[in-house]
Amino acid sequence: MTAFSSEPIIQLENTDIYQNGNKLVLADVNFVINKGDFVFLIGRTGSGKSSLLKTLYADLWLESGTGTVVGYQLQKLKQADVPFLRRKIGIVFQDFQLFFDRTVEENLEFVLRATGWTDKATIKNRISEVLMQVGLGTLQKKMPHQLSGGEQQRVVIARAMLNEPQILLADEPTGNLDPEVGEQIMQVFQSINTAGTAILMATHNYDFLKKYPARVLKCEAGSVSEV
Ligand SMILES: Nc1ncnc2c1ncn2[C@@H]1O[C@H](COP(=O)(O)OP(=O)(O)OP(=O)(O)O)[C@@H](O)[C@H]1O
Repeated sequence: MTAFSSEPIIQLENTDIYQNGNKLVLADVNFVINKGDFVFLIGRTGSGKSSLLKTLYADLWLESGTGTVVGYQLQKLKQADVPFLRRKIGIVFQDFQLFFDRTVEENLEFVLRATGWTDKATIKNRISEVLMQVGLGTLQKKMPHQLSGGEQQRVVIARAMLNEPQILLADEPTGNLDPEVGEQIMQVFQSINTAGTAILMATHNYDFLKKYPARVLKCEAGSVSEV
């Protein structure tokens, strides 16, 4: 193992997480996620899972303590840094929907162009690669409404992988899917993780915890602990 492989991708120390700048949701949060880790984030509704994830991608500002995410120090972060931080993490969230008036390919191309890609052939290749990675090799020309819920979620995962993130943050990525389809999505995350990308996944699905043993962080009573 090289020294680099144990380099933290996420490190929170004595971090307090607030909503609206004044509602303390989680106090004194401390954990590290290293390259290639798979970590489940569990806890009841309202326990702070989404608030924690939002802090990591700078949708909520870090107000106290220190946090490092893909090399950025959250306590020193400026608004102008946010897009660059987000380029290095992949986000799979309910509120990051696909554009329904664009094909799968156009949805993915939009993100690549917005993040500085210009060469048509390189863009085409990268889109093919990420769609293969999520098991959707042939759906480039489809509109999102022509896809099943599970297929749409795969496109969202493919989109999150476009810029080769060091970590994927996923908030209930199987929440709206049938159990069988949710299981397939879980397997997509597993294969992405095996290929080297760390995953932090909030879930209510305790079957996954049994079936896919991994680290578990639990939000409970205003704090986060490793289970
Ligand atoms: N925009 C907001 N403004 C104020 N308070 C909020 C806001 N969003 C969430 N909260 C509050 O922060 C706390 C944590 O909510 P959060 O959404 O992080 O929990 P969660 O564990 O992700 O829940 P769920 O499993 O339902 O998604 C709750 O008390 C919630 O009411």
